[in-house]
Amino acid sequence: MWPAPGATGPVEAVVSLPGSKSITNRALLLAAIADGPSVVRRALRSRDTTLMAAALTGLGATVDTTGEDWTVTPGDLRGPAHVDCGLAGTVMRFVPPVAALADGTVTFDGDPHMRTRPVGGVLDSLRALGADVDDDGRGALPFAVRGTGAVSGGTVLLDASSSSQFVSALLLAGARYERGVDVRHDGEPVPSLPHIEMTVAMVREHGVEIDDSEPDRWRVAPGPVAPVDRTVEPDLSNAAPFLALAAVTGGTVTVRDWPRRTTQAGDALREILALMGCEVELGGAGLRVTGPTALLGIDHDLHDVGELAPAVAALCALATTPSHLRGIAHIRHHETDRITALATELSALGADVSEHADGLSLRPAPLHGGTFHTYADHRMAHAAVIVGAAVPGVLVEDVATTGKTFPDFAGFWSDLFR
Ligand SMILES: O=C(O)C1=C[C@@H](OP(=O)(O)O)[C@@H](O)[C@H](O)C1
Ligand SMILES: C=C(OP(=O)(O)O)C(=O)O
Repeated sequence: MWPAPGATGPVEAVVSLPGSKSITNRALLLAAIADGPSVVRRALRSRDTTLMAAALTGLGATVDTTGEDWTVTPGDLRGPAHVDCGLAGTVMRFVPPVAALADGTVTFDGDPHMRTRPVGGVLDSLRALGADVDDDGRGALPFAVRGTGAVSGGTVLLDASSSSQFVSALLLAGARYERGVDVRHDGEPVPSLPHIEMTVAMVREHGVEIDDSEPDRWRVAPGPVAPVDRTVEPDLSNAAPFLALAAVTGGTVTVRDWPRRTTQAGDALREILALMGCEVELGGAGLRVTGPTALLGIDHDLHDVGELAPAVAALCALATTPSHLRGIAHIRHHETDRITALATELSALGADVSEHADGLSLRPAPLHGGTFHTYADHRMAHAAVIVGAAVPGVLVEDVATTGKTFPDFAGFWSDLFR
């Protein structure tokens, strides 16, 4: 149990945040299937990215992670190998399409909860594209990809309504398939679309031709993947608790190096915090957020930016007017069932919350201290520390779970209260 630091007044801070998980893991994977060595500057060093580096190393790439700038040198993709997915969706969904290109068997497993997160859309698609995949029929870990050194590729129809990562996974490796890939989605709307836009943009930066001009269809032409030297942007979703600190204390927090243009979902924080009454300014120094005297609730659809839901729900629990967060049924498949987990943990601290199939409603209520369980979910810990900044006596269970996407989060966070 970690006592969340409480703010005694408005917090004033300027922070430089670690790199984006989503960009780092895409960069590493694309580099591993490229034609020559790539550099990933300011790579995020965290559990998810270390697992990605280890997975690609196991498949034959050389990933030098000694400095801040990582270099990736592709090698012949081969098994046998074992991939530990931990609790990283990006490892479990993005690596199998690369494993299908390897010569040999690649087995996959992960943390206990990872065996419940969906991956069937990726596995069935790989089968349709000509790969040999063994699982126990549940569409979940553990499974094995029996690569033969090549994948024929072609057309595939899938339902990606439970995770955008199913689509991203096929687009990242698709250029290396003999016929490329033509991916079509059929089902409820795909969540987290900015993450697919990030995939498309990064694949193009590697010189691959990709057509996303039709809704719910993505066509990747077969061809070589060029090496790239890129700098990773700060993780804008992980900026949520820091900007929230300004929002709940009436202080001012600046996040340096906030990109002017980005595909990161976290950029939506600018709009969300403004709707909650914050002053939000993107300038040369970065993104500067000043909290209001009375934080406002919001009625908002988070379908595109579901990974922000835990931090936003914590803010809504502290707001002075009611909130309704909608469009996020898919976050029940994240690191934990985040809708139920947020309803349970915020209620335990006195919040007035109702759970819906696809979201949460929150009404103003006085909060009190207590234990906030985190379910091995980094973003539940972020929700906990946001509440703890404003409410005395919040104890965060397993704050180290933040290491999934942020090195020494607890130390970094505590420093803001000195
Ligand atoms: O592709 C990615 O890097 C991600 C896609 C999203 O997943 P879902 O589509 O499963 O929400 C997001 O929530 C996750 O944190 C990262
Ligand atoms: C959903 C998330 O992660 P993952 O990449 O494991 O899906 C997240 O970071 O909020």
